[in-house]
Amino acid sequence: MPAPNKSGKSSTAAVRRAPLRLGVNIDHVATLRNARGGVHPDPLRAAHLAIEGGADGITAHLREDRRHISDTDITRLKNELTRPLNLEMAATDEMLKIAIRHVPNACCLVPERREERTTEGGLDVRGSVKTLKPFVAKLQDAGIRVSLFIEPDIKTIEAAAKVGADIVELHTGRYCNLALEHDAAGVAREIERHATAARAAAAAGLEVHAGHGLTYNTVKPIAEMPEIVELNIGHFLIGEAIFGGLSGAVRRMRLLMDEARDDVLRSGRSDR
Ligand SMILES: CC(=O)[C@@H](O)[C@H](O)COP(=O)(O)O
Ligand SMILES: NCC(=O)COP(=O)(O)O
Repeated sequence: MPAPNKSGKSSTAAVRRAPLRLGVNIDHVATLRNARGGVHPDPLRAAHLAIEGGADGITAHLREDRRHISDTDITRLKNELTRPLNLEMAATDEMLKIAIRHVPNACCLVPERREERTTEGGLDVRGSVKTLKPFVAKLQDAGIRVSLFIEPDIKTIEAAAKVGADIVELHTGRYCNLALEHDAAGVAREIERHATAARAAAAAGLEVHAGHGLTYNTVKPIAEMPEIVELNIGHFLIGEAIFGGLSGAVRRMRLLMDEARDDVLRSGRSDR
């Protein structure tokens, strides 16, 4: 008897569907909280609501400038979450100490510049192999899985494997920006670039995630890529939560991801 899927209906697809987890990034709940310097809205309450809506994990980015998520948020998330915590951070000694203190399920190393509005590009893995390799090993020695947030680029994937990362997270920002500009040719090019990179990363033995800028309108082509096992989505969901609640927004995103996967199964593309 096929296992029931999220909607409770039995589905053959639910049995054969390649797993696709949803990590909800709660950074911008903290952005709103920090606007008044108080305690409301509480990122931890948002995390619980996201999990109630179907999130498989929570992502939080502890930035060097603490513009949103704080050290206390990380402590509370680690102590109280009922799902894995994915700590996004820069590859610095300060963040290494914090990560080893908390031992999140995973750390995702991201590039950071204080002047940036949000993460602009992927980590320069190729130019940092010598420093990243021992940094990655120290996190792994502490029992933390290590993800590298990268552009969907073959040479960067090769470098990620060289430094011993467990996971690569493909930066979907350029794809999402092109979709916002209704640049159909650019979108098609980016989808192909991500699909090629996902296949190469999986072939290199890396776990493949993707994220940044994903919305209801852009998630499907990425979710259809069977090598991708986790999507990290935040800003859009927190925005949607303002209008209809966070659990509902997460539930809808989860449904779109499952539908995308089922479409792939129905078309037979899942074993490409
Ligand atoms: C790495 C990434 O794409 C996001 O998870 C990151 O957190 C973006 O930074 P802000 O959340 O500060 O926009
Ligand atoms: N790593 C991507 C992430 O966690 C969420 O990015 P966004 O959806 O907030 O742009």
